[in-house]
Amino acid sequence: MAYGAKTAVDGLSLRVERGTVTAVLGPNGAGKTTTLETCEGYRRPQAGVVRVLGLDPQRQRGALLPRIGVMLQSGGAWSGVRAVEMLDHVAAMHAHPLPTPVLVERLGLGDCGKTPYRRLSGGQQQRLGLAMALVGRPELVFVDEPTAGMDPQARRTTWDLLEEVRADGVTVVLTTHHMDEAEHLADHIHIIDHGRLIATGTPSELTRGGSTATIRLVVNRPFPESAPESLRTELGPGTEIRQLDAVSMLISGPADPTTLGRVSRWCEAHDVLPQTLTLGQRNLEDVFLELTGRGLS
Ligand SMILES: Nc1ncnc2c1ncn2[C@@H]1O[C@H](COP(=O)(O)OP(=O)(O)OP(=O)(O)O)[C@@H](O)[C@H]1O
Repeated sequence: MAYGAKTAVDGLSLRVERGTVTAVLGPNGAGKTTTLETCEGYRRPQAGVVRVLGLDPQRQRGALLPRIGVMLQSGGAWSGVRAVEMLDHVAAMHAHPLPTPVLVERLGLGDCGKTPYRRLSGGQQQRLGLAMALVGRPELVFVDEPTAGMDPQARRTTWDLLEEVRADGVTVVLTTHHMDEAEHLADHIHIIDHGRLIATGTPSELTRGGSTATIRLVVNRPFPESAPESLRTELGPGTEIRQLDAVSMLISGPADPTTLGRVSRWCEAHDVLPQTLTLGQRNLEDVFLELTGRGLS
């Protein structure tokens, strides 16, 4: 998929199993929304094949639309329409909609049901968008950044709701640049960057480090310039070191009992005081960093 000369999605090949939650994870501008909009039939790919529930989203749009739900990244409602009116309007377009009061209650939209769309907070607009995507009892729902702009409580409610949706047998495809969201919700994760798939697997497949441990080191004052090099020498072969900023580093190396001791000895020798020194399994952020040399957000 290209916008003029700009290639947004390039040779991306991914498959989603029915009844699962799949996350398309990547930083801003990676091509997540473009991928979803292509699957939803809003964009026509210049090359390649797209099938959703076995249908071509362009040629068989009429047959596909009643079977899918779409939550856009933003918008999707008229600015002056009241929240519940909008939901009732969308429900009326479906053959067997969910009762809207149930969704209003579940998504905590009761307090703002009479508020015009443009006056809803970002999080409320997101929740209404999710309700609109679910009200038609879709077999498959596409949700673009479902928790953008939500406070932690609304975020948790949305996660619970998406888990219930999956438990009802609905297939969920979501985009996010929050690795905790992908790790928490997804059965399968596709990590994309610059429009290309760079890793795919279940959360545990992606984060399984084998014999590799990840150490996060944050110190009290900026590292000396030669720090990555001298730490590598201290820790020996098989160690990968990335300096994240002036005072923090991510060290991937053999998961053996001596590694933490050596890092702490190195700090002593270089007169820096560790403020955080933790050893743990790598997370998706580390995976992305290892693959691209950059952070996710
Ligand atoms: N309508 C458009 N015209 C031109 N370029 C576009 C258009 N939409 C997206 N792009 C570009 O295509 C690339 C992919 O954008 P896309 O919105 O798909 O990424 P994304 O991963 O969803 O990002 P975000 O997390 O910020 O929403 C970006 O470089 C973006 O600037």
